[in-house]
Amino acid sequence: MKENVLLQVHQLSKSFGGVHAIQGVSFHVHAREIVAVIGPNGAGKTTLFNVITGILRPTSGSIVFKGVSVVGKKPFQLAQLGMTRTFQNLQVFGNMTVIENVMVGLHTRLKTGIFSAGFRLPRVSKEEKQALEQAFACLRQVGIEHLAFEKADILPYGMQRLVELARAAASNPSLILLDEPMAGLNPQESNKLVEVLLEMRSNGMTFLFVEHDMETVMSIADRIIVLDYGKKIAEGSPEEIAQHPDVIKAYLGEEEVI
Ligand SMILES: Nc1ncnc2c1ncn2[C@@H]1O[C@H](COP(=O)(O)OP(=O)(O)OP(=O)(O)O)[C@@H](O)[C@H]1O
Repeated sequence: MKENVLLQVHQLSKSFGGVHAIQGVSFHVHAREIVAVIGPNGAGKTTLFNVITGILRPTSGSIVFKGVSVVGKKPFQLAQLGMTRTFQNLQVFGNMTVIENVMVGLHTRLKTGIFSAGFRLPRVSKEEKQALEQAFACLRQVGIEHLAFEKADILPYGMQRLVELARAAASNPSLILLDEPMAGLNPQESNKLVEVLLEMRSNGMTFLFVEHDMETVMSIADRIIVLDYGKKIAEGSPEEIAQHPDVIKAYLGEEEVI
């Protein structure tokens, strides 16, 4: 395995009864890459994510993360190893403040419970103080430090996405998987998120993401993996994928529209 390969997926398959949701999919992700997974509805993208992140067990195949076989590991164990994810639907705790949401993501790094002191700020323990500082650093990374003490559910959708991303970053991951990060965002919000993801990458983060928004995929992915009916039908740079005949046929309705 090449030294900077972070994630190696080999011959991965997952069936639900007679439905072969993913079949013999292999690919890798290098450190500091942004890799997109695309494909028509039902192609197997969500299943692939759920298998990689330990929500589903594969029917066969291997997943190696940082040189460790992770098949059968639970999401919290993967988080401890440095792999975390966001979901298609927002997973923000609306009745909590932004900073509290981010501190939830810190639990894999802390020895004690983060809410034990109930945020009695002047008297918080050293570890809790450090946790607060780390949470602020995560908010700073996504540019919403000024919203730390706002209730999450009063924020616009795009800001809530950033809260989610800050929480993912709080577990100090090496790899973040994003499931349709642009879904529901307006163009300004999408642009902001793209900016944040590129900034995080330039600071060393690696991303694997599923996305329907082709403009985003084409603008930020270093490499694109295309699934169709559970199989990988193509892999390459945005330029290669835009011209790939099988992709155009399967994914774009036989017309070059990228
Ligand atoms: N729990 C399940 N039980 C049975 N079949 C499933 C299950 N989850 C997914 N499938 C099937 O597996 C196939 C792949 O579904 P999946 O949701 O992974 O596709 P997708 O590419 O994420 O689609 P979309 O773009 O619509 O989200 C589909 O045929 C789907 O119906």
